[in-house]
Amino acid sequence: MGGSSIDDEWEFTSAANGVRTVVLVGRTGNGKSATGNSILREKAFRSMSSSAGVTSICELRTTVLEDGQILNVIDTPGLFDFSAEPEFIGQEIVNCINMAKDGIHAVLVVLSVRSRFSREEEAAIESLQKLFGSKISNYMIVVFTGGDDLEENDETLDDYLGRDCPAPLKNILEMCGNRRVLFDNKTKDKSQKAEQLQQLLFLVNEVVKNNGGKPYTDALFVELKKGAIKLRDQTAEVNSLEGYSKQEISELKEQMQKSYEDQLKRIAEMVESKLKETTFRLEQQLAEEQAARLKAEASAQEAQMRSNDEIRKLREHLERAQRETDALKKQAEGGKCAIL
Ligand SMILES: Nc1nc2c(ncn2[C@@H]2O[C@H](COP(=O)(O)OP(=O)(O)OP(=O)(O)O)[C@@H](O)[C@H]2O)c(=O)[nH]1
Repeated sequence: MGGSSIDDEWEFTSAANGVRTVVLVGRTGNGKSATGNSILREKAFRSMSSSAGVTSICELRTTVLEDGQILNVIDTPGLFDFSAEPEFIGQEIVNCINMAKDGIHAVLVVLSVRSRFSREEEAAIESLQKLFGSKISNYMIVVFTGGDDLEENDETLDDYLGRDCPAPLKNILEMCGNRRVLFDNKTKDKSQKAEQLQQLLFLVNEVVKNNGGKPYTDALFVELKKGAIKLRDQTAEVNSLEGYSKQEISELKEQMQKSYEDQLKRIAEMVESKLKETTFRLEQQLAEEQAARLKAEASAQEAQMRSNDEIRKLREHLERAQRETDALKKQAEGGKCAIL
């Protein structure tokens, strides 16, 4: 390694082999796997309609694009769905980072025009930022799935966003430089398939350019990379040892592997505790917002009941007044008859 730092090595690997890595994130069922398949131009990830998550672990597939660019696509389970266990998520985030050995060139945040952008979804993106730092937004591209649904209603993505864009979604789009693309993962039209993929790859290129070709990395990546490099170097050293029995060499290798796995476990625990902290705060926030909403609903209901009550009283009052007027009229008519 000489005097080179981990960062140098990263830049070297990325620039030297030209491989790019994109990661699909988003709520379960938003169409991450289907979008991954559209990018890979084959059914590599399992994608289907199910209320429970279909993708249970991070998976990586590689494709060679038309221009010869090698692209790694990582599909993830709903890493920031609040229903998942932090232990599992911590482990999967470490797996995902470990798969993206040379860093992440773009994070594809998959949303669906077929379901409303929820508060939970907003919180999930907040939690992604809290875990990876705000600079992750420089790598984010929003992919809206369900292009066919919009087409059916003769709508464009701009129409959809203009008509139905909640403020938090606007903020997210702004935060990631308005990089967004619409995908129809159901289309059989070859030119539509090619065009939407071109649009996405154009945005990925933009992200790479804006970030000076440097993939996203942070302390977690550095730690993992260090561990992997150490294991690789130690393995090479052990392989070149002389005068040791096969048994001794295999024991040494086992020890090294174990210490690498321990390191992975430690990092997973670190992610898990950071995530628990973030999730706890976000859950508290969501619970407070929910309580405030319920309170507002209850007072609106109370006000409605009060006004119903007042209307009823007013109606009774008017009816009573009408009855009294009628009785007076009758009396007056009776009096008139008597006089006549
Ligand atoms: N109509 C339509 N359906 C889509 C589109 N993209 C995905 N779907 C459907 O949405 C459902 C969920 O898609 P997935 O790709 O499995 O979603 P996911 O986000 O990977 O979900 P998990 O793997 O469970 O985390 C499937 O039935 C897909 O066929 C799209 O562009 N249009």
